[in-house]
Amino acid sequence: MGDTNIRVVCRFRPQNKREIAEGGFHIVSFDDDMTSVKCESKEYPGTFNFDRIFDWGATQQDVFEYSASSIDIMNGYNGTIFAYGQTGSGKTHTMMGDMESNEFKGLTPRIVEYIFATILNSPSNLEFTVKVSFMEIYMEKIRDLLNPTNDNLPVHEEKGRGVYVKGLLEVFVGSVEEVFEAMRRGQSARVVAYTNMNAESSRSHSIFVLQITQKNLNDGSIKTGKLSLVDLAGSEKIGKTGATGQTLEEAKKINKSLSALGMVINALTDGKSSHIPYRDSKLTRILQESLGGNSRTTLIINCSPSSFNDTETVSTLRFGMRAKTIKNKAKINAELSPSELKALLKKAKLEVTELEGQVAAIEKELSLWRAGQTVPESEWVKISASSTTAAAAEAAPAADGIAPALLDIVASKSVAAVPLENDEREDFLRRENELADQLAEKERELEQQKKLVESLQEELTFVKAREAEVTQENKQLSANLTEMQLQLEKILFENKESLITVDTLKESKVELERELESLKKQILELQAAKLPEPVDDSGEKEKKKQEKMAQMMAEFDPTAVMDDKEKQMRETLAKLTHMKETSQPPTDPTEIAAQHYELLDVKTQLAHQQVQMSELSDKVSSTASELSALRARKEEVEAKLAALESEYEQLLEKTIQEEEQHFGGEISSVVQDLKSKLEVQYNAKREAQEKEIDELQAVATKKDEEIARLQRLLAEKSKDADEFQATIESLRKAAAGTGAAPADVGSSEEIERMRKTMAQQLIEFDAMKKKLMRDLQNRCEKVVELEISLDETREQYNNILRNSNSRAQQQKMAFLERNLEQLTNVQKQLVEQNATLKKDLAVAERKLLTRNERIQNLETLLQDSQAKIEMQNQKYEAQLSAMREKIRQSQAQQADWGSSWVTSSRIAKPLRGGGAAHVAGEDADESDMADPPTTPSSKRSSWYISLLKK
Ligand SMILES: Nc1ncnc2c1ncn2[C@@H]1O[C@H](COP(=O)(O)OP(=O)(O)OP(=O)(O)O)[C@@H](O)[C@H]1O
Repeated sequence: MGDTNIRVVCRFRPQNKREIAEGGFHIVSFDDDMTSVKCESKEYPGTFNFDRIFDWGATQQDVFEYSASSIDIMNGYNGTIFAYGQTGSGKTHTMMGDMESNEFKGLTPRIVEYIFATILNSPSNLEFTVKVSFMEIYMEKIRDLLNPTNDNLPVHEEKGRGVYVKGLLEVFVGSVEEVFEAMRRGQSARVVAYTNMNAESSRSHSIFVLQITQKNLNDGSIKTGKLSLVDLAGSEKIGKTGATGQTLEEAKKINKSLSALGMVINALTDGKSSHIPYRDSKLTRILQESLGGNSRTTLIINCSPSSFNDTETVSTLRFGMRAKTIKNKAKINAELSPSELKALLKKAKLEVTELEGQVAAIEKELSLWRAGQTVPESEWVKISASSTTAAAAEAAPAADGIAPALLDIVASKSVAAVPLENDEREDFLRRENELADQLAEKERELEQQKKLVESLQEELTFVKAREAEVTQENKQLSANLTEMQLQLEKILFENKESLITVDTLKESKVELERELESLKKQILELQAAKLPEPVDDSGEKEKKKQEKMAQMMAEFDPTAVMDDKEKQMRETLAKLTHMKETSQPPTDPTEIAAQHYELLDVKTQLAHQQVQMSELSDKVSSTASELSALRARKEEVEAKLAALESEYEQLLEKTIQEEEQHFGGEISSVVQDLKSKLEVQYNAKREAQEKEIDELQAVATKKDEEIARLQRLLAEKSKDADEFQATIESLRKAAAGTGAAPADVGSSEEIERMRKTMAQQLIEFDAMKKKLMRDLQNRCEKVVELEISLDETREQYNNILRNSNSRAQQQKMAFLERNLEQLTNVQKQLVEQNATLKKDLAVAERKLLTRNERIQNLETLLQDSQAKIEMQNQKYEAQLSAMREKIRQSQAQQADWGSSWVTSSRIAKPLRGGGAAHVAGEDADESDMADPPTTPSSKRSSWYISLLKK
């Protein structure tokens, strides 16, 4: 087994849109056999040689065919394919591509298909077991992409097993489709973050591992090959990605892995380094075997042909050039069959015998040297060290199980100064593994704590934000509430004040009313006290009355008129009597008839007059009754006047006394008030009396008019009587003219009757006249009495005024008036204030009601908003708990999925070569063996696919 250089393949992709947009152009050109590329970079122009170059026109199949040709895992060789290059240079396109597309699927799917096809075409005595694992190194942490909950797996190294990732899920697969499904799962779990360079730029290193164990059923030998397909993170400088913040941190760690890779490559290729720094990063540690170890390795460097990325392209090309010189020592990983082991044993025994002989010769030579003798150089014992080392090295993996890395170290000249014993190495590795476990455990815990802290911080931020919002709202509401409370308090305070003022006013009003009442009483007492002494002037009064009566009766003397009329009537009656005695009744029947008719007329007129007289008599009697009523009323008025005067006097007296006692002060105003009221009362009463007197005068005038009318009636009656007399006279003359006495007895009887009637009427008239006169006299008397009474009243009033006008009284009155005026003003002011306050109170009460309503509304609003806030809080809490529940469920699902995957992946699925599939515990069916490669695997994988698709 000789050393083989790493195969380096260079692939250029076409210019992308951005490069074209930026005015990029091709800076690379190739030689004809596509092994040399000339780069026209501004800064580092040069030519780079590789095993093979693929330009942008190369297909996926082209790349696969060349790259896969070195892969020989079916024969127990380890293989590694790296894809290196800047972001967006086509690493993923090359390694994975579009798995669903026949044309664009990348290396990995094509290799998988190739492997399964090879298995199916292998001899039937070979049984294959295929298992895959998929991991990602991100931020120097290994995450299992097939079981993403394992996100910080430790790297272990053991004697006989070499370097491996502890706890990484290895899934047994039985078909291409199963591998593809695992790849899809792993791809979806990769950490992808955005950068400016590429929208889907991957900043993690992904390693897909296919491990094939081949068992020869004939001799029992086993070969194990492991193929690692590595898609490295972008190799560009940090600045170019535009990564900042956390991504800057990421870039540093990614660069650490890539730097370590570069350092390892440098150490492997410079020929000077005694130490290869595999342990500097997880990536180099895992890929230790692939770089300078037991692996056939292909490095595919992906580049952009554009001038836009010339620096990165040159850097990548240089990397590839350096890596090209790495030498690997690939060997078959085989477990020897018993016969091979026997042969090896025999060989080893021979070597041991040979070595024992050598040791004996050396010891013999040594004893001679120690004894002071010399041994010629030609007799020195020859040590065949190379054969021993080679034999030991060849047997080591199988027989001794020494780790290749350790062998490297042992082989290294500088380290060889203190070689470790096997036990020490084992102990060292064991301790290292333990520490790695502990470290991983601690890191996992740390990660969990970080996540917890992050989630708690998120929650805290959310809660803080919410709290800030709520606090703000609360502040606002509190401010509103405080303002409203202040307003309410202010209103209540104003209301209380108003109520107090109203109460005070009510009290003062009651007090004033009480005082007014007492003052009224005092006035009444004063008036009673000041009632003037009745003056006994009845004689004078009577005399005055008589005079007035005489004057009045003289003005219209009805008796004179009546007397004249009576006289006339009597004369007429006498004439009639005389005519009866002296003259004869008319003899002429016509005359008699005429006289008869005249007499009838006279009789009628007399009857009429009688009626009128009776009417007059009735009117006089009614007038008399009215007069008596007037008199009664007058007396009543007089009584009232007297009472008032008395009241006034009492009040005046009392007021003066009190004024004298309490000169000035409050009582003066009360007195003033009293005086004012008294004066008002007095004026009112006086006006009422004057009105009554005016009414009485009007009644008297009316009566005078009636009397005048009666007089006119009497005059008319008198005139009628004159006419009647004239008629009688004419009758008498007519009788005298004829010279003959009325002969008719009937006529004389008639005349006699007329005479008697007239006499009778005269008597009645006389009586009536007397009666009328009496009535008239009475009426006049009453009128006179009324006039006198009026005069007296006037006199009394004048007396009062005079009394009031006396100097002392005037002073007191002036004082009282002033006080009264002040009192009035004060009272007016109080009344006005009271009215204003009442209005204000009404307004304030209305305002209070309004504000109470407003406060109630605001309180309702506040309650509503609080309820809303509570509801929102509940909503947020519900959302939060729902989110937590979802996270918990997804975690549980992931855990379940992982655990189910773990469980199912533990089941090995051996595949038999020659197209025959063999399921453990089952005999292979003949028909299955004839099936095309995909069919049986599809059948076998149905349970697995359904599991994955769950
Ligand atoms: N040879 C090619 N032919 C055609 N298109 C290509 C080729 N190589 C890459 N691309 C396209 O370029 C884009 C970037 O490629 P890809 O994602 O493989 O880059 P990358 O190096 O893996 O980037 P990253 O480091 O971010 O993962 C993709 O859209 C891909 O289809």
